[in-house]
Amino acid sequence: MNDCIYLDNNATTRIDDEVITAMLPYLTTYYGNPSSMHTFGGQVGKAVKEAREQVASLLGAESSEIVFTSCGTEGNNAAIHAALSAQPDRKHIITTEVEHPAVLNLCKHLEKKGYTVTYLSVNEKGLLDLDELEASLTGGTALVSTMYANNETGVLFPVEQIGQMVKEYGAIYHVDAVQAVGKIPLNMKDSTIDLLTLSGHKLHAPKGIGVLYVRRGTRFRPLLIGGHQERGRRAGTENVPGIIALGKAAELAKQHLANVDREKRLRDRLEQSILATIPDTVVNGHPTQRLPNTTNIGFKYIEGEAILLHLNQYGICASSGSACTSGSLEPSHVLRAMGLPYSVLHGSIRFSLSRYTTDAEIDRVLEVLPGIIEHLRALSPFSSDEADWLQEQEKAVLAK
Ligand SMILES: Cc1ncc(COP(=O)(O)O)c(C=O)c1O
Ligand code: FES
Repeated sequence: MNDCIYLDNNATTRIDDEVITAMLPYLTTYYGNPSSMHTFGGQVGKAVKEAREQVASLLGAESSEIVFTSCGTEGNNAAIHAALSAQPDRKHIITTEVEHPAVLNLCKHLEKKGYTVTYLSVNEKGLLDLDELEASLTGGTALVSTMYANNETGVLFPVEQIGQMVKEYGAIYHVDAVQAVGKIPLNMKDSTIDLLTLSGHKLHAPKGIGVLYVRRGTRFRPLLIGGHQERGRRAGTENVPGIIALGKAAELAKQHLANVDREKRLRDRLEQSILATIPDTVVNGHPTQRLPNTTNIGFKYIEGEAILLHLNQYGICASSGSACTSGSLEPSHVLRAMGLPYSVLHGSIRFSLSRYTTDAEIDRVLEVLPGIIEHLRALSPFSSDEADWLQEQEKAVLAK
């Protein structure tokens, strides 16, 4: 299955060959501990320093602001923990209804521990209402945590505008940028963001490595307490091969940002052809305030899972919802928060492209997809009338 058409890059990405070449010696020859006094370890420490600079350069940050972690989930947990324990008198958190479970479920857990959490709503395009944010901020707000780009729809939040509002209340601003890094340019130098999370496996590095950016001067308490690694901000012997890999991946991502238009053109062609050739299809999320590689399309009156299984038979990988919640058969919390109708909620598919995606691959999807949808609609018990009826039923249940 190595020759599959991989359009699930928001779930994870292929490791770049150059990244593998860069990391391999650190799994074999250079196995020293970067903290060791001897030259053998010291040379590894030097490579880690270079990787830190590569990541800093992609973010427009200083290398001292880069803390290596094990993944995006750890980065989000560490950021939220850091912000809350540095301000024990503030017990209020603001986040959004469409965050990744790594933030949402942690916030739900914190509610049980005595914190108050505001979950900001989104409109049908997946956008926030900044007036709602303004009305929610108080002097007791410790932290605002929002994503940069949504993993399911690609919708971008106006992080700098949000950050400015957050600063007025003296709160800490954390951004989950796991889906944004490498896809859109970031510059932390002129930013209002205090803490920012990224994950290596979303930008062609391996799984098990991530970064938490910590703005210089930000109040911070580590989540993992132990040794002095990462300047005391994340204890534990470093995942050296992962760090070297992420450094290389960051360097390549920076180069790639100049060519991201190619990916966007392919995404737009896929999206527009689907809308033009398959009836009853809609794009979920804002049409332009969006990542260049992502499209989330609703195929009304059929099940997303059924479409995915059929695509899979042609070796085409896409997804519905996020990989973390698939298998639950619950419709996506993101699309639900957008208030999409029942018929769209259950029949939505995410295609996410990468720099490896080719024109021929998009052609192939466009060749097989109309037939799949026609076939499934012929089998579907939901005529549009019945789907509307179901939606009314669902509303009635929710209202109870
Ligand atoms: C927006 C977002 N945040 C966090 C994560 C979690 O990252 P990781 O898989 O590295 O823990 C993901 C990955 O799916 C994501 O899309
Ligand atoms: S039953 Fe398939 S998504 Fe709802």
